[in-house]
Amino acid sequence: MLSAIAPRTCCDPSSQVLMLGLSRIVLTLCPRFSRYRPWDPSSACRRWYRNQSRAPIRGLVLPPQRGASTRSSQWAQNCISNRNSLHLRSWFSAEAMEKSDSRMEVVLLATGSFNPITVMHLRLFELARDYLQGTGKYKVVKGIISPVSDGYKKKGLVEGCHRLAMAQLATENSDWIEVDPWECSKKEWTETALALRHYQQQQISTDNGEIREKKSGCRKGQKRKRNHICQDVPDYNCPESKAPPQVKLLCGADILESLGVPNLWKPEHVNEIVSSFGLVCITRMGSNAQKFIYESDVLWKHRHNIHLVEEWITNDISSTKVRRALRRGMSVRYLVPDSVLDYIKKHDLYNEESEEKNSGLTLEPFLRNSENPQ
Ligand SMILES: Nc1ncnc2c1ncn2[C@@H]1O[C@H](COP(=O)(O)OP(=O)(O)OP(=O)(O)O)[C@@H](O)[C@H]1O
Ligand SMILES: NC(=O)c1ccc[n+]([C@@H]2O[C@H](COP(=O)(O)O)[C@@H](O)[C@H]2O)c1
Repeated sequence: MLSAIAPRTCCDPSSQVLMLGLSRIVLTLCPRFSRYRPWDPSSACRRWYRNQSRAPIRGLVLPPQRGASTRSSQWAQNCISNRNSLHLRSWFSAEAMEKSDSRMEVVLLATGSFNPITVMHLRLFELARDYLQGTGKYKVVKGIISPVSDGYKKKGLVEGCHRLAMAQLATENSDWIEVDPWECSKKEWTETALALRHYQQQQISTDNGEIREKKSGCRKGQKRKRNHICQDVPDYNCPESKAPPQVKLLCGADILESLGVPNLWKPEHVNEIVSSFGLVCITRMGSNAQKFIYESDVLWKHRHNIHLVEEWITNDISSTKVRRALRRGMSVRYLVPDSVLDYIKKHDLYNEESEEKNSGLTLEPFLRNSENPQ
C-alpha cells in the first residue's frame, strides 16, 4: 500500500511529511510488513528530500548521490517526470487500473486456407472475443489471421499472395485483427503447433522489448523469470511485469473434429495445442464439438482449456460454397467484403481451372505423417 502511494505523493512536500510519518508508524507497529515491501519508502523519501533541498531550483533533482541506491534515485527521477500529475487522482489513473487488471491477455490465432476469406471468418474473431471477455477472466488484445502456405496442397487453393491480399483487404476496418504472412510466405507447409509456437514466441519477444523500454520500475539486476514459452512466470516484484499474452488457436468445430482424423495431426501436437495453448472453437453446422471432446481422452483431459462458443446466429458460409457460387456466376455479395469481391473479379481468381489446382495430390499433412508414422 505504502509503496503504491509513496512514489506519487512524496514529491509534494506536505505529503512527504505525511508519508514519512505514516511509513514510520506502519513499519514500527507492523515489522512484518518489512518482509514484503519492495523498498523502504521512508529512507527513499528522506534521500529524495535531502537532494531536493540541496537543489538550487525547485523541482530539479540532483544526479544520484554516490552510494545512493539506484532504485531510490530512479524513483526520485520518476517523481520529477511525473510532477505535474501527482496527488490522489493519479492513484486512480487508467494506467494504475490497467496494472491491476488481473485478466489474462489473449491473442487469437486463426489458421486456415482463407480461399477466399469470408465474413464468417471475421465473425469468428468477434464471437470469440465476446465470449472470452464475457467470462471476466480474459482480455483479448489481438487477432491474427495466418493463411496457410501453398505447400498445404489443398484442392482449389489459389496462390498465397492472393489469399493474403484478400485477408488484408477484409481486415482493413478492424482495429484488432491483423493478417500475418509468416505461414503463407513459406514454400513448405507449417504444422499448426509450430505456427502457435512461432506466434507465442513473437508475443514474448515483443513483450520483453516493451518491458525493457519501461524498465524504470525494476531493481537493477532484477531478472524476469521465464521458464517456458507458455508458462511464463511474471516477476511480481517488478511493477511493470505482466505475463505476455497467451496465444490461443481459434477455429471452427470442423477443425476440432479433424483432430481425430488418422494421420492428419500428430498426437503430440494435439496434446500441445490443448495443453499449452488452448482452443477457442466456434460451433458449426454439422459438427458436434461437445460430443467430440467427450469421446477424446486428451481433449477431455484438457477441456478446461477448450472454449466452446455457441454461434446463435447460425450461418454456414464456407469458402467452398463461395467458390462454387463464383464458378457458377452467382452473386456472393455480402458473403465476402466488397473489397474482397472486387479483388476476386479483378484477378479472376475462382473458375473451373483454379478449382483443379492440386487435384489428385495428397494433402501435405497426410503425406508428412504417413512418411513418418507415429
Ligand atoms: N461458418 C463457419 N462457422 C464456424 N467456423 C468456420 C466457418 N467458416 C470457417 N470457419 C473456420 O475458419 C477457419 C478457417 O477456415 P477455412 O479457411 O478452412 O474456411 P472454410 O470456409 O472452412 O473453407 P473450406 O470451405 O474450403 O473448407 C477454420 O477454423 C474453420 O473451421
Ligand atoms: N497437423 C496439422 O498441424 C494440421 C493438419 C490439418 C490442418 N491443419 C491446419 O488447419 C487449417 C485447415 O484449413 P482448411 O480447413 O482450409 O483445410 C490450415 O491452417 C492447416 O495448416 C493443421
